[in-house]
Amino acid sequence: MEALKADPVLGIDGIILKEEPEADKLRESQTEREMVPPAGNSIHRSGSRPQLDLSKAAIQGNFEERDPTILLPNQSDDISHLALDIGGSLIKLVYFSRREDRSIDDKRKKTVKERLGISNGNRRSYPILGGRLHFVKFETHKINECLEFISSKQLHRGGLDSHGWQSENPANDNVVIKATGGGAYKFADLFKERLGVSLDKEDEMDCLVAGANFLLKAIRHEAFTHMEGQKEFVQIDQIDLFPYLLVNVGSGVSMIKVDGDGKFQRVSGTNVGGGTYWGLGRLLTKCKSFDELLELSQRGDNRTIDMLVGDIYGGMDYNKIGLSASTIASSFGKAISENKELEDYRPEDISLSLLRMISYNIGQISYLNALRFGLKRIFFGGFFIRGHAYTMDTISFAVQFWSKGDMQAMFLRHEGFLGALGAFMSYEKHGLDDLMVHQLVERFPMGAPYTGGQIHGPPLGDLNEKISWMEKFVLKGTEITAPVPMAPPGTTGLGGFEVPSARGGTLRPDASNLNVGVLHLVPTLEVFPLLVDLKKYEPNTIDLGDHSELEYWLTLLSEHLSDLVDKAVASEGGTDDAKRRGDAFACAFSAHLARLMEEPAAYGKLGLANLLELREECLREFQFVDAYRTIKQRENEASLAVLPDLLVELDNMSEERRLLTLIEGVLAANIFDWGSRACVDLYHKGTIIEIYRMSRNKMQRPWRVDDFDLFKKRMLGSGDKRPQPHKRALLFVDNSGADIILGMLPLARELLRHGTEVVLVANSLPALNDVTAMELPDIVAEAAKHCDILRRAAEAGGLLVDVMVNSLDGSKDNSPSVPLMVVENGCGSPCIDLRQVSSELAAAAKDADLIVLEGMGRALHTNFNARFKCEALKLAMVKNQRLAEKLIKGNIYDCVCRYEPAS
Ligand SMILES: Nc1ncnc2c1ncn2[C@@H]1O[C@H](COP(=O)(O)OP(=O)(O)O)[C@@H](O)[C@H]1O
Ligand SMILES: CC(C)(COP(=O)(O)O)[C@@H](O)C(=O)NCCC(=O)O
Ligand SMILES: [Mn+2]
Repeated sequence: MEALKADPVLGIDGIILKEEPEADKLRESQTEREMVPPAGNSIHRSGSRPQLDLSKAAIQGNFEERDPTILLPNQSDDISHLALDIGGSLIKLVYFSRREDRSIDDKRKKTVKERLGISNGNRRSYPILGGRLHFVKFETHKINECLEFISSKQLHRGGLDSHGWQSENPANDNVVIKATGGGAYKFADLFKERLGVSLDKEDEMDCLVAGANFLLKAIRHEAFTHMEGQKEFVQIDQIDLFPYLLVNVGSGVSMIKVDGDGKFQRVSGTNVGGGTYWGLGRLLTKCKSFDELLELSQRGDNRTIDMLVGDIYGGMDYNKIGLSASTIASSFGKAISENKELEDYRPEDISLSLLRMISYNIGQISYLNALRFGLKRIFFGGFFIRGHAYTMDTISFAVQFWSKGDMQAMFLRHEGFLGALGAFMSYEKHGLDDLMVHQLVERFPMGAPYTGGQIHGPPLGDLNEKISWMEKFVLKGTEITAPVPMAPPGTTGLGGFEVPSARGGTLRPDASNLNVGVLHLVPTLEVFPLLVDLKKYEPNTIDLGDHSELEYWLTLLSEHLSDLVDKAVASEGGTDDAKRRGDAFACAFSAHLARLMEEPAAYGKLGLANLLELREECLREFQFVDAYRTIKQRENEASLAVLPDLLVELDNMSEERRLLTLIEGVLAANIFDWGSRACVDLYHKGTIIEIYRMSRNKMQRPWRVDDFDLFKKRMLGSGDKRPQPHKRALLFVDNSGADIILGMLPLARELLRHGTEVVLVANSLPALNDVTAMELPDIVAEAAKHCDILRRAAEAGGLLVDVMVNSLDGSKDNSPSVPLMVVENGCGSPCIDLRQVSSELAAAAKDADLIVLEGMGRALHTNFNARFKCEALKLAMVKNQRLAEKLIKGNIYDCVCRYEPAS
């Protein structure tokens, strides 16, 4: 790229990327046109109860609308709604919290909506569904804890009235709460007395089925198999869901044949269930808790107490009927022939023997019932399962053994919450059952690795309390602050009847809750309509199921952490508050990493995109709004300063040469990536100019993946024939600074010049140094000051509504331009899962015939293998050696230019 070698673009010499702790200064210099909203760096310390603040309430939008949205600008607390399942052993709570949408006045949005023809007409405005579903449980005999929890969170204040959700209303003493399970009858008076609420009883079976159907339809990877220590998530095809057998293993066991929504029959059950294991186990072992009993089983040897085939047959197999010597012939049978008392048996052995007895029995009866009705699939729920590997393996083995492999046992991540969820669904008009998979996002909050997302006692009302919790955890030294070495994947030897399989390590306290996060309901999310085959779409390129791969990425993220904390703290002015939050963030994120190192599938199917998003979510949880804000700003300024010279150079080139230079420019500028360890090391060693030079030098073609000639042919044609320009291009942009300003904007400009409408697709929320949709209009406005093409297109796209720009080239050309627009993608991550994008992006995609995915996160980690209905250009510099070797058999700083015609 000679033109750029000794030219004004390189005049950026001297701008050093090494950061100095001058965040305060920079913050002060932020102008009114600040590109990011101010950080919430003051910690709200009020311990007050949630209150509905109606002051300054205003109707948003059209007053004539039947159900206009009412904005409550001063309402910050959650409004919650609750449903209960009060069982013989445990009380399960599902509650919904809704934060009022404090939408920001985004001038870009209105025009884009008009342009793209997005109206609110097709979106229901009532009831407003956006919010979060939380899952919590308590032991039934500790019902007081449960009542306190409800009361401290004021969950009983939000019920349902005849018009749908009723807002929190302390004066309303006639709140009705949906409840199922026997306790809904037994404890009705207690709830009335203590909380002043009436329990509206829902049928238990109805609820179990409604809960299971909802989960299986709406949650991706809700179901999984568990065989010989291996968990495998199963994507159930909705049209192929029914019929199935639902086995709910609570205190007792219910077996329900499910044929459809609300169509079911309880076909069997057994009184030998979770209550039997816990009750009998407690008597026999003197254990104080269920978990203690389960943990004992992990160190047990049931041969000391169970009568095996070999015990009867003098150590021989009973081959004729296919039973080996180690098969259990009679659970606890050995106890009859030995002259021993209870004290003579190890509690560990008793617990294991009991667990195997009950699990096999349930597996076998389930199989028989599935056989009765010709059902192939059996889903097991209920808290007896407790996400416990050995219990699941045992049940799975029984089903497989008796059915000779014909049937499969499956388990549910929300195992014990089916009834409570069903009760919640029985509220009318909340619209939960209309929700689709892509409208649900599961997140694991800070407490998840420590307490299973469950913190009893006073709720964590504000950030300060959250931080205090983190500090307490650290003080107690209960958790690891860096990932621990990983145990090899569970192996189970022979499995099944002969040798107990996956026993697991130490049981984490209440691990059953660890696997359930908070479900965010986001009705505005949609599937990206240009995906060829949604069923085959897998956003993640790298399979983290591979043990060494997972270890590599978890370790890398852990090593990045201290650097990130420094940035985050500096971005908030380096105050003591910020430092405290930074430490808490580091603890929380490390704990997540450690947890995932121990149990990779703890949070569902794990991909690299999830890990990178988890980091951003964790930052946001501790109110780090934009950790890279100062860096982004500095790089934007530096890049904008050299843009005019770059544009002049580009304009002096032939069309063919320019196209190549533009693509090279995108690839080279993608090096400015603060998420890559190698790049950050680089920035500490040099200036932009040196890095640019190095990057440019690497640009020699052929690139490691190089479809440029194909793309050029599509753009410019061959011979005299000029191809039809693209109608609309979606440019998924990546980083701030050079990446967007010297890379993607000039490419956008070229497309505009060809007569192609351009939509810049950017993050909704900050992630690393990625540019956000909110920041783009200002960047484009700055760039437009130097370029007529951009100016006219940005005006046409509604991006320059209040910016006056004089015609730069003096041309009187006022002919209408194709528009340049900006849409948000719906994410706050360096990667993008195209199954869940903003409705704005989905609308913009409808007329697009070219998409350009830029950067490692969006074009390599995710979507590298994605197939699109339109043409796709995937551009990225690989800034990680391992990925380069694995993905493109190349080296760090190699480039990818993959062009794919419409599939
Ligand atoms: N922390 C716990 N305390 C008591 N029992 C537990 C716990 N975790 C799991 N269990 C098991 O779960 C069973 C209860 O399961 P659940 O689905 O809640 O049924 P129920 O509605 O009958 O209470 C208990 O009998 C016990 O076997
Ligand atoms: C987070 C990123 C995907 C961002 O890359 P980008 O999309 O900005 O090109 C990338 O920096 C990354 O994979 N980083 C982790 C690997 C490493 O430090 O090498
Ligand atoms: Mn990026």
